[in-house]
Amino acid sequence: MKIAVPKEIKNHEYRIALTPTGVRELVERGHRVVVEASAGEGSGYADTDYQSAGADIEQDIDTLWRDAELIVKVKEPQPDEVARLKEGQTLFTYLHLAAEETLTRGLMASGATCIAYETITDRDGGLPLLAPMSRVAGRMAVQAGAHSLEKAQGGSGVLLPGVPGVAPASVTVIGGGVVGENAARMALGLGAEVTVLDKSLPRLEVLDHRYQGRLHTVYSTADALDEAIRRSDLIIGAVLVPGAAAPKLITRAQLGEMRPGSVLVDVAIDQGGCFETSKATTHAEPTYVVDGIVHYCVANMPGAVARTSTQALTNATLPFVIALADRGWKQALADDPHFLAGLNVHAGQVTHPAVAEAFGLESADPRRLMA
Ligand SMILES: NC(=O)C1=CN([C@@H]2O[C@H](COP(=O)(O)OP(=O)(O)OC[C@H]3O[C@@H](n4cnc5c(N)ncnc54)[C@H](O)[C@@H]3O)[C@@H](O)[C@H]2O)C=CC1
Ligand SMILES: CC(=O)C(=O)O
Ligand SMILES: [Mg+2]
Repeated sequence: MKIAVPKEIKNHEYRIALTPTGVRELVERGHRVVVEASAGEGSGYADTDYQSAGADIEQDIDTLWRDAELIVKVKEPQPDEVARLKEGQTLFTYLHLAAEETLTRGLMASGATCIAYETITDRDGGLPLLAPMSRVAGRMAVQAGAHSLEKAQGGSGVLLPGVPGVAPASVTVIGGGVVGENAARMALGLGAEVTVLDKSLPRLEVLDHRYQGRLHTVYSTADALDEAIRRSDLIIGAVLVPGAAAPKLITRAQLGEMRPGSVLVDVAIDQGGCFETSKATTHAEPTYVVDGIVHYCVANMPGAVARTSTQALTNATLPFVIALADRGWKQALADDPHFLAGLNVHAGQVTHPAVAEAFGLESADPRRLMA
Protein backbone atom coordinates (compact mmCIF):
# COMPACT_ATOMS: atom_id res chain seq x y z
CA MET A 1 0.00 0.00 0.00
CA LYS A 2 1.20 3.55 -0.71
CA ILE A 3 1.11 5.58 2.49
CA ALA A 4 1.61 9.34 2.28
CA VAL A 5 2.90 11.43 5.19
CA PRO A 6 2.40 15.13 4.39
CA LYS A 7 4.13 18.03 6.11
CA GLU A 8 1.71 19.60 8.60
CA ILE A 9 0.56 23.07 7.52
CA LYS A 10 -1.44 24.28 10.53
CA ASN A 11 0.02 27.39 12.22
CA HIS A 12 3.14 26.45 14.26
CA GLU A 13 2.46 22.74 13.93
CA TYR A 14 5.82 20.97 14.02
CA ARG A 15 4.75 17.37 14.55
CA ILE A 16 4.82 14.69 11.85
CA ALA A 17 2.55 11.65 11.81
CA LEU A 18 5.31 9.01 11.81
CA THR A 19 8.85 8.84 13.18
CA PRO A 20 11.52 7.13 11.05
CA THR A 21 11.17 4.17 13.45
CA GLY A 22 7.48 3.91 12.55
CA VAL A 23 8.26 4.16 8.84
CA ARG A 24 10.71 1.29 9.10
CA GLU A 25 8.07 -0.97 10.63
CA LEU A 26 5.76 -0.30 7.66
CA VAL A 27 8.46 -0.64 5.00
CA GLU A 28 9.56 -3.98 6.48
CA ARG A 29 5.97 -5.18 5.98
CA GLY A 30 6.26 -4.37 2.28
CA HIS A 31 4.47 -1.01 2.22
CA ARG A 32 5.68 2.06 0.36
CA VAL A 33 5.88 5.13 2.61
CA VAL A 34 6.26 8.52 0.93
CA VAL A 35 7.16 11.43 3.17
CA GLU A 36 6.90 15.05 2.06
CA ALA A 37 10.30 16.76 1.89
CA SER A 38 11.29 18.42 5.20
CA ALA A 39 8.11 17.19 6.93
CA GLY A 40 10.11 15.82 9.88
CA GLU A 41 12.34 18.82 10.43
CA GLY A 42 10.15 20.40 13.12
CA SER A 43 10.46 17.20 15.13
CA GLY A 44 14.21 16.93 14.60
CA TYR A 45 14.11 14.29 11.83
CA ALA A 46 15.92 14.96 8.54
CA ASP A 47 14.79 13.61 5.15
CA THR A 48 17.87 11.37 5.25
CA ASP A 49 16.58 9.79 8.50
CA TYR A 50 13.39 8.84 6.67
CA GLN A 51 15.34 7.59 3.64
CA SER A 52 17.48 5.41 5.90
CA ALA A 53 14.24 3.94 7.30
CA GLY A 54 13.15 3.07 3.76
CA ALA A 55 10.85 5.99 2.89
CA ASP A 56 10.77 7.86 -0.40
CA ILE A 57 10.97 11.64 -0.09
CA GLU A 58 8.57 13.62 -2.29
CA GLN A 59 9.04 17.33 -3.08
CA ASP A 60 5.81 17.72 -5.03
CA ILE A 61 2.64 17.87 -2.91
CA ASP A 62 0.35 16.97 -5.83
CA THR A 63 2.32 13.81 -6.51
CA LEU A 64 2.40 12.94 -2.79
CA TRP A 65 -1.39 13.04 -2.46
CA ARG A 66 -2.48 11.92 -5.95
CA ASP A 67 -2.19 8.14 -5.75
CA ALA A 68 -1.87 7.65 -1.99
CA GLU A 69 -4.24 5.01 -0.62
CA LEU A 70 -3.68 5.99 3.01
CA ILE A 71 -2.82 9.50 4.20
CA VAL A 72 -1.52 9.71 7.76
CA LYS A 73 -1.46 13.13 9.39
CA VAL A 74 -1.48 14.82 12.79
CA LYS A 75 -3.92 17.74 12.63
CA GLU A 76 -7.32 18.06 11.04
CA PRO A 77 -6.94 18.73 7.29
CA GLN A 78 -6.69 22.39 6.34
CA PRO A 79 -8.76 23.66 3.36
CA ASP A 80 -5.96 22.98 0.82
CA GLU A 81 -5.71 19.42 2.08
CA VAL A 82 -9.47 18.82 2.02
CA ALA A 83 -9.42 19.92 -1.61
CA ARG A 84 -6.86 17.22 -2.43
CA LEU A 85 -8.69 14.38 -0.70
CA LYS A 86 -10.77 12.06 -2.89
CA GLU A 87 -12.92 8.97 -3.02
CA GLY A 88 -10.95 5.78 -2.51
CA GLN A 89 -8.48 7.42 -0.14
CA THR A 90 -8.35 6.86 3.61
CA LEU A 91 -7.40 9.73 5.90
CA PHE A 92 -6.15 8.87 9.41
CA THR A 93 -5.59 11.87 11.73
CA TYR A 94 -7.11 14.05 14.48
CA LEU A 95 -10.37 15.49 13.12
CA HIS A 96 -12.35 17.07 16.02
CA LEU A 97 -15.32 17.40 13.64
CA ALA A 98 -18.00 18.39 16.17
CA ALA A 99 -16.27 21.78 16.44
CA GLU A 100 -15.95 22.30 12.65
CA GLU A 101 -18.99 22.13 10.40
CA THR A 102 -17.18 23.41 7.29
CA LEU A 103 -14.53 20.72 7.68
CA THR A 104 -17.19 18.04 8.25
CA ARG A 105 -19.03 19.03 5.07
CA GLY A 106 -15.73 19.23 3.14
CA LEU A 107 -14.81 15.70 4.16
CA MET A 108 -18.30 14.47 3.25
CA ALA A 109 -17.96 16.09 -0.19
CA SER A 110 -14.53 14.49 -0.75
CA GLY A 111 -16.02 10.97 -0.73
CA ALA A 112 -13.00 9.78 1.26
CA THR A 113 -12.93 7.48 4.32
CA CYS A 114 -11.95 9.60 7.33
CA ILE A 115 -10.89 7.96 10.58
CA ALA A 116 -10.31 10.17 13.62
CA TYR A 117 -7.65 9.34 16.18
CA GLU A 118 -9.65 10.94 18.97
CA THR A 119 -12.77 8.74 18.81
CA ILE A 120 -11.02 5.35 18.73
CA THR A 121 -11.82 3.60 22.00
CA ASP A 122 -10.29 0.81 24.06
CA ARG A 123 -11.49 -2.00 26.30
CA ASP A 124 -11.13 0.12 29.44
CA GLY A 125 -13.33 2.94 28.13
CA GLY A 126 -10.31 5.08 27.28
CA LEU A 127 -9.31 6.94 24.12
CA PRO A 128 -5.90 5.42 23.37
CA LEU A 129 -4.99 7.69 20.44
CA LEU A 130 -6.05 10.88 22.20
CA ALA A 131 -4.33 9.94 25.46
CA PRO A 132 -0.70 10.53 24.46
CA MET A 133 -1.41 14.09 23.31
CA SER A 134 -3.70 14.69 26.28
CA ARG A 135 -0.80 13.78 28.56
CA VAL A 136 1.37 16.33 26.76
CA ALA A 137 -1.32 19.05 26.71
CA GLY A 138 -2.22 18.48 30.37
CA ARG A 139 1.40 18.87 31.41
CA MET A 140 1.81 21.94 29.19
CA ALA A 141 -1.39 23.56 30.49
CA VAL A 142 0.26 24.31 33.82
CA GLN A 143 3.37 25.73 32.13
CA ALA A 144 1.14 27.92 29.95
CA GLY A 145 -1.00 28.96 32.91
CA ALA A 146 2.00 29.83 35.12
CA HIS A 147 3.49 31.96 32.33
CA SER A 148 0.15 33.67 31.66
CA LEU A 149 -0.13 34.63 35.35
CA GLU A 150 2.95 36.85 34.98
CA LYS A 151 2.19 40.59 34.91
CA ALA A 152 3.89 41.11 31.53
CA GLN A 153 1.43 38.58 30.04
CA GLY A 154 -1.60 40.40 31.50
CA GLY A 155 -1.75 38.11 34.52
CA SER A 156 -2.38 38.86 38.17
CA GLY A 157 1.29 38.46 39.13
CA VAL A 158 0.83 35.32 41.21
CA LEU A 159 3.58 32.67 41.44
CA LEU A 160 2.05 29.17 41.51
CA PRO A 161 3.98 27.79 44.51
CA GLY A 162 4.00 31.04 46.49
CA VAL A 163 7.05 31.41 48.76
CA PRO A 164 7.53 30.82 52.49
CA GLY A 165 5.09 33.15 54.21
CA VAL A 166 2.95 33.65 51.08
CA ALA A 167 0.24 31.15 50.17
CA PRO A 168 0.46 29.19 46.91
CA ALA A 169 -1.88 29.89 44.01
CA SER A 170 -5.18 28.10 43.73
CA VAL A 171 -5.51 25.95 40.60
CA THR A 172 -8.78 24.32 39.53
CA VAL A 173 -8.92 21.67 36.84
CA ILE A 174 -12.36 21.00 35.36
CA GLY A 175 -12.43 17.43 34.04
CA GLY A 176 -10.20 14.86 35.74
CA GLY A 177 -9.46 12.62 32.75
CA VAL A 178 -6.10 12.32 31.04
CA VAL A 179 -5.53 16.06 30.48
CA GLY A 180 -6.90 16.86 33.91
CA GLU A 181 -4.81 14.35 35.82
CA ASN A 182 -1.62 15.37 34.05
CA ALA A 183 -2.33 19.05 34.69
CA ALA A 184 -3.11 18.35 38.34
CA ARG A 185 0.08 16.35 38.75
CA MET A 186 2.20 19.19 37.33
CA ALA A 187 0.43 21.82 39.42
CA LEU A 188 0.93 19.73 42.57
CA GLY A 189 4.57 19.26 41.65
CA LEU A 190 4.97 23.04 41.47
CA GLY A 191 3.42 23.44 44.90
CA ALA A 192 0.05 24.93 43.97
CA GLU A 193 -3.20 24.25 45.86
CA VAL A 194 -5.04 21.99 43.41
CA THR A 195 -8.71 21.03 43.02
CA VAL A 196 -10.16 18.73 40.36
CA LEU A 197 -13.85 18.89 39.43
CA ASP A 198 -15.47 16.03 37.52
CA LYS A 199 -18.96 14.68 36.87
CA SER A 200 -17.69 11.12 37.29
CA LEU A 201 -17.50 9.92 40.89
CA PRO A 202 -15.53 6.78 39.95
CA ARG A 203 -12.95 9.01 38.30
CA LEU A 204 -12.73 11.26 41.36
CA GLU A 205 -12.28 8.15 43.48
CA VAL A 206 -9.34 7.01 41.35
CA LEU A 207 -7.71 10.43 41.67
CA ASP A 208 -8.33 10.57 45.41
CA HIS A 209 -6.61 7.21 45.90
CA ARG A 210 -3.76 8.03 43.57
CA TYR A 211 -2.86 11.39 45.15
CA GLN A 212 -3.43 10.40 48.77
CA GLY A 213 -5.19 13.55 49.91
CA ARG A 214 -2.78 16.00 48.27
CA LEU A 215 -5.44 16.76 45.65
CA HIS A 216 -8.92 18.10 46.44
CA THR A 217 -11.57 16.27 44.42
CA VAL A 218 -14.99 17.91 44.06
CA TYR A 219 -18.10 16.64 42.29
CA SER A 220 -18.84 19.16 39.53
CA THR A 221 -22.06 21.13 40.04
CA ALA A 222 -23.07 24.73 39.30
CA ASP A 223 -22.34 25.58 42.95
CA ALA A 224 -18.92 23.93 42.85
CA LEU A 225 -18.08 25.86 39.68
CA ASP A 226 -19.23 29.17 41.23
CA GLU A 227 -17.00 28.55 44.20
CA ALA A 228 -14.02 27.59 42.01
CA ILE A 229 -14.45 30.69 39.86
CA ARG A 230 -14.29 32.98 42.90
CA ARG A 231 -11.30 31.20 44.43
CA SER A 232 -9.00 30.24 41.56
CA ASP A 233 -5.98 32.01 40.12
CA LEU A 234 -5.81 29.49 37.29
CA ILE A 235 -8.63 27.36 35.84
CA ILE A 236 -7.82 24.62 33.35
CA GLY A 237 -10.67 23.37 31.13
CA ALA A 238 -10.15 19.64 30.47
CA VAL A 239 -13.62 18.16 29.94
CA LEU A 240 -14.59 15.81 27.13
CA VAL A 241 -17.78 14.20 25.92
CA PRO A 242 -16.21 11.95 23.25
CA GLY A 243 -16.86 13.15 19.72
CA ALA A 244 -19.20 15.94 20.87
CA ALA A 245 -18.78 19.70 21.24
CA ALA A 246 -17.55 20.64 24.72
CA PRO A 247 -20.21 21.88 27.20
CA LYS A 248 -19.85 25.59 28.10
CA LEU A 249 -19.14 25.62 31.83
CA ILE A 250 -18.13 29.24 32.54
CA THR A 251 -20.12 32.13 31.09
CA ARG A 252 -18.86 35.61 30.25
CA ALA A 253 -20.86 37.06 33.16
CA GLN A 254 -18.98 34.78 35.57
CA LEU A 255 -15.61 36.25 34.53
CA GLY A 256 -16.59 39.26 36.65
CA GLU A 257 -16.43 36.99 39.73
CA MET A 258 -12.75 36.19 39.14
CA ARG A 259 -9.82 38.26 40.41
CA PRO A 260 -8.51 40.45 37.53
CA GLY A 261 -5.50 38.84 35.84
CA SER A 262 -6.60 35.31 36.68
CA VAL A 263 -6.11 32.81 33.87
CA LEU A 264 -8.28 30.37 31.93
CA VAL A 265 -6.47 27.66 29.95
CA ASP A 266 -9.02 25.93 27.71
CA VAL A 267 -7.44 22.66 26.62
CA ALA A 268 -10.87 21.47 25.42
CA ILE A 269 -10.76 24.17 22.74
CA ASP A 270 -10.21 21.56 20.01
CA GLN A 271 -13.77 20.36 20.74
CA GLY A 272 -15.04 23.97 20.70
CA GLY A 273 -13.92 24.97 24.21
CA CYS A 274 -15.62 24.79 27.62
CA PHE A 275 -15.69 28.52 28.43
CA GLU A 276 -18.18 30.84 26.69
CA THR A 277 -15.43 33.36 25.91
CA SER A 278 -12.98 30.83 24.42
CA LYS A 279 -11.88 31.10 20.81
CA ALA A 280 -9.09 29.05 19.29
CA THR A 281 -5.67 30.70 19.29
CA THR A 282 -2.33 29.65 17.83
CA HIS A 283 1.16 29.32 19.25
CA ALA A 284 2.00 32.57 17.43
CA GLU A 285 -0.50 34.47 19.61
CA PRO A 286 -1.63 32.07 22.31
CA THR A 287 -3.49 34.42 24.67
CA TYR A 288 -6.03 37.24 24.70
CA VAL A 289 -7.84 39.07 27.50
CA VAL A 290 -11.61 39.28 28.06
CA ASP A 291 -12.94 41.37 30.96
CA GLY A 292 -9.51 41.29 32.63
CA ILE A 293 -9.17 37.49 32.43
CA VAL A 294 -6.31 36.00 30.39
CA HIS A 295 -7.42 33.21 28.02
CA TYR A 296 -5.00 30.61 26.60
CA CYS A 297 -6.81 28.55 23.94
CA VAL A 298 -4.25 26.88 21.67
CA ALA A 299 -5.88 24.00 19.79
CA ASN A 300 -2.64 22.16 19.04
CA MET A 301 -0.66 22.57 22.24
CA PRO A 302 1.50 19.43 21.72
CA GLY A 303 2.79 20.92 18.43
CA ALA A 304 5.06 23.18 20.48
CA VAL A 305 6.94 20.22 21.94
CA ALA A 306 7.01 18.38 18.65
CA ARG A 307 9.90 16.03 19.30
CA THR A 308 8.31 14.51 22.40
CA SER A 309 4.83 14.59 20.87
CA THR A 310 5.77 12.99 17.55
CA GLN A 311 7.42 10.08 19.34
CA ALA A 312 4.49 9.65 21.76
CA LEU A 313 1.93 9.87 18.95
CA THR A 314 3.69 7.34 16.71
CA ASN A 315 3.93 4.88 19.63
CA ALA A 316 0.13 4.96 19.91
CA THR A 317 -0.91 5.20 16.25
CA LEU A 318 1.54 2.72 14.71
CA PRO A 319 -0.39 -0.51 15.42
CA PHE A 320 -3.48 1.07 13.82
CA VAL A 321 -1.55 2.35 10.79
CA ILE A 322 -0.10 -1.15 10.37
CA ALA A 323 -3.60 -2.68 10.57
CA LEU A 324 -4.90 -0.27 7.90
CA ALA A 325 -1.91 -0.90 5.65
CA ASP A 326 -1.84 -4.69 6.03
CA ARG A 327 -5.58 -5.40 5.90
CA GLY A 328 -7.14 -2.33 4.24
CA TRP A 329 -9.56 -0.03 6.12
CA LYS A 330 -12.64 -2.23 5.68
CA GLN A 331 -11.14 -5.38 7.15
CA ALA A 332 -9.15 -3.53 9.83
CA LEU A 333 -12.28 -1.77 11.10
CA ALA A 334 -14.46 -4.88 10.77
CA ASP A 335 -11.96 -6.80 12.93
CA ASP A 336 -11.99 -4.29 15.79
CA PRO A 337 -15.07 -2.44 17.11
CA HIS A 338 -12.82 -0.01 19.02
CA PHE A 339 -11.07 0.95 15.78
CA LEU A 340 -14.48 1.20 14.05
CA ALA A 341 -15.44 3.88 16.62
CA GLY A 342 -12.83 6.06 14.90
CA LEU A 343 -14.73 6.12 11.60
CA ASN A 344 -16.25 9.64 11.37
CA VAL A 345 -17.01 10.08 7.66
CA HIS A 346 -17.29 7.58 4.81
CA ALA A 347 -18.48 8.01 1.22
CA GLY A 348 -20.26 11.29 1.93
CA GLN A 349 -21.92 10.22 5.19
CA VAL A 350 -21.18 11.01 8.82
CA THR A 351 -20.74 7.79 10.77
CA HIS A 352 -20.19 9.14 14.29
CA PRO A 353 -23.43 9.90 16.18
CA ALA A 354 -22.01 12.81 18.24
CA VAL A 355 -20.68 14.53 15.13
CA ALA A 356 -23.96 14.02 13.26
CA GLU A 357 -25.89 15.39 16.23
CA ALA A 358 -23.71 18.52 16.38
CA PHE A 359 -24.89 19.53 12.90
CA GLY A 360 -28.37 17.99 12.74
CA LEU A 361 -27.22 15.37 10.23
CA GLU A 362 -28.26 11.74 9.89
CA SER A 363 -25.70 9.37 11.38
CA ALA A 364 -25.06 6.35 9.18
CA ASP A 365 -24.40 3.03 10.94
CA PRO A 366 -20.77 2.25 10.04
CA ARG A 367 -21.40 -1.52 10.18
CA ARG A 368 -24.05 -1.20 7.45
CA LEU A 369 -21.81 0.96 5.25
CA MET A 370 -19.15 -1.70 5.38
CA ALA A 371 -21.42 -4.59 4.51
N1 LIG B 1 -5.71 21.80 22.97
C1 LIG B 1 -4.95 20.75 22.71
O1 LIG B 1 -3.88 20.87 22.16
C2 LIG B 1 -5.38 19.39 23.13
C3 LIG B 1 -6.66 19.22 23.55
N2 LIG B 1 -7.09 18.01 24.02
C4 LIG B 1 -8.49 17.97 24.45
O2 LIG B 1 -8.61 17.96 25.86
C5 LIG B 1 -9.92 17.48 26.19
C6 LIG B 1 -9.84 16.46 27.33
O3 LIG B 1 -9.25 15.27 26.85
P1 LIG B 1 -8.96 14.01 27.77
O4 LIG B 1 -8.47 14.44 29.09
O5 LIG B 1 -8.12 13.07 26.97
O6 LIG B 1 -10.41 13.39 27.94
P2 LIG B 1 -10.88 12.30 29.02
O7 LIG B 1 -12.05 11.61 28.43
O8 LIG B 1 -9.72 11.51 29.51
O9 LIG B 1 -11.35 13.21 30.25
C7 LIG B 1 -12.46 14.06 30.20
C8 LIG B 1 -13.06 14.15 31.59
O10 LIG B 1 -14.06 15.18 31.55
C9 LIG B 1 -15.09 14.76 32.43
N3 LIG B 1 -16.29 15.56 32.12
C10 LIG B 1 -17.11 15.47 31.04
N4 LIG B 1 -18.08 16.40 31.11
C11 LIG B 1 -17.86 17.09 32.26
C12 LIG B 1 -18.54 18.16 32.90
N5 LIG B 1 -19.62 18.72 32.36
N6 LIG B 1 -18.02 18.62 34.07
C13 LIG B 1 -16.94 18.06 34.63
N7 LIG B 1 -16.26 17.03 34.07
C14 LIG B 1 -16.72 16.55 32.91
C15 LIG B 1 -15.23 13.28 32.16
O11 LIG B 1 -15.89 12.62 33.23
C16 LIG B 1 -13.75 12.86 32.05
O12 LIG B 1 -13.20 12.44 33.28
C17 LIG B 1 -10.49 16.92 24.87
O13 LIG B 1 -11.33 17.88 24.27
C18 LIG B 1 -9.25 16.74 24.03
O14 LIG B 1 -9.52 16.75 22.64
C19 LIG B 1 -6.26 16.92 24.09
C20 LIG B 1 -4.96 17.04 23.66
C21 LIG B 1 -4.43 18.27 23.08
C1 LIG C 1 -5.36 16.14 20.29
C2 LIG C 1 -5.00 17.26 19.45
O1 LIG C 1 -5.85 17.91 18.92
C3 LIG C 1 -3.63 17.62 19.25
O2 LIG C 1 -2.76 16.91 19.73
O3 LIG C 1 -3.38 18.64 18.60
MG1 LIG D 1 -6.20 19.87 18.93
